[in-house]
Amino acid sequence: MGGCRFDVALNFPMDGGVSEVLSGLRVYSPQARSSVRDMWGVVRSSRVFINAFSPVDASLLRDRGCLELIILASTGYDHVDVGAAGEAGVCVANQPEVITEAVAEYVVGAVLAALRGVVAGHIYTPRWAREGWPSHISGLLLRGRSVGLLGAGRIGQSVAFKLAALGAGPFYYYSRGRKPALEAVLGARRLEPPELFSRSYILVNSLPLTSETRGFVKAGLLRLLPRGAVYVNVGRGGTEEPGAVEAVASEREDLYFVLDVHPEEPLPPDSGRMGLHSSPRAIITPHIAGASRESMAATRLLAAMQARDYLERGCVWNPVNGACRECPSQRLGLDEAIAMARRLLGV
Ligand SMILES: NC(=O)C1=CN([C@@H]2O[C@H](COP(=O)(O)OP(=O)(O)OC[C@H]3O[C@@H](n4cnc5c(N)ncnc54)[C@H](O)[C@@H]3O)[C@@H](O)[C@H]2O)C=CC1
Ligand SMILES: O=CC(=O)O
Repeated sequence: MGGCRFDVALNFPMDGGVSEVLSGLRVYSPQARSSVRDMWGVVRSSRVFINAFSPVDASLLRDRGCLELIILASTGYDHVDVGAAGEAGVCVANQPEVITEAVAEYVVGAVLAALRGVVAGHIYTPRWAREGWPSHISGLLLRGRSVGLLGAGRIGQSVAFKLAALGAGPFYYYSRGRKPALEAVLGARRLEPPELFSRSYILVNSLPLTSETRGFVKAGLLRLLPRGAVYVNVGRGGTEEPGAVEAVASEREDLYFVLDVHPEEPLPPDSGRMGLHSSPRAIITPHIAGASRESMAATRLLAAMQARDYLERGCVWNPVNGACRECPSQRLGLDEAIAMARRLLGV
C-alpha cells in the first residue's frame, strides 16, 4: 500500500524486543502511551495498529484510511467496537494466550488466600501477642470444594484445571455453549445461573463484557451463594449489576469477595467498593490479574510478531471479527513466549 505512511503504528513506546521484531518496517511509536483518538491521524495512515487498552469507537472507524488490522495488547475487546470495525473492513485480533495463564494463576492464588485466611491473618497479626488468634481466621480447605464457572472460555477452563489439580471439585459451569473438555476430563456439569450460584462454593466470573452480559450478576444471584462461598470477578466489572456486590457484602458477612475488575476503573477513592477494601473478607486489586510482568512483555512481543506476520502472509492469529483470514499456524508456544519475555525483562 504505497499511500500509507507507516506499516505499523503503536500507541505505546517500543521496548528493545518489540523494536527488534519490527526492524526494517516503517513504524510509528510515541514517547508516552497515547489515546487512539489523539493519534488517529497516524493510525489511519498505517496498515496495522497495535493498541494498548485505548477505546476505539465507530466514529473513528468510519474514517479508516489505510488501516487494515487492529491488534490488541489485551484479551478483552469491550473497549473496541469490533462490529463497526468489521463493517469498515478492519480486522481486530486479541492476545489471549499468556494473559490467560496469568489470570488463572491469580485466581488460584486469591482463592487460596481467601479460603486459608492469608489476608485476614495478615491483618490480625499485630493483635496476636495480646489476643492470640480467633479460630475462624485460619480458614477452610480448598480440597473437595465445589467450583462454578460463570463463563467457561480460556480463562474459566484454565482456572478449573488448575483448581482440579489442587483437589477442588465438583465443577459446574455456565456459558453460551457446551464445553466438552470440561465435561469429559473434570465431569463438569452445565447449569443455569441460579443453580450454578447455589451449588458453587467458589464462583469464578470470567465473562466478557457485551450487551448481553452487562449487569448479568444481580444481587439476587449473589444471595444464592452457599454459606462461606468465595465470589471472584476477573472478567469485567460491568458484568455485575451496579451496587450488587456492595449490597450483598453488607448483608452476608459469611461471603468472601475477590474483585480484580470494577464498575469504574481506576476505582475512585470515594467509590462504594472502597468500603470493602479494608474488610478481612475481601481482596480488591487494581485490574492486575492478567498483568504479570511476563504476560505484559510477551503480549507486546506477540502483537509485534503478529503485525509482521500479517504484513508478510496476510493472515491473523486470533481474529475476533470476520474481517480477515485466520493463519493456519501460529508462531510461538506459551512456554517459548514466557521464556522470551523473561530474557527481555532479565527476571
Ligand atoms: N482481569 C484481567 O486482568 C483480565 C480479564 N479478562 C477478561 O476475561 C474475559 C474472558 O476471557 P477469555 O476466557 O479469554 O474469553 P473466551 O472468549 O475464551 O471465553 C468467554 C466465555 O464467556 C462465555 N460467554 C460470553 N457471553 C456469554 C453470554 N451472553 N452468556 C453466557 N456465556 C457467555 C463464552 O461462552 C465463553 O465460555 C475477557 O473478555 C476479559 O474481559 C481477560 C484477561 C485479563
Ligand atoms: O483485562 C485485561 C485483558 O487483557 O482483557
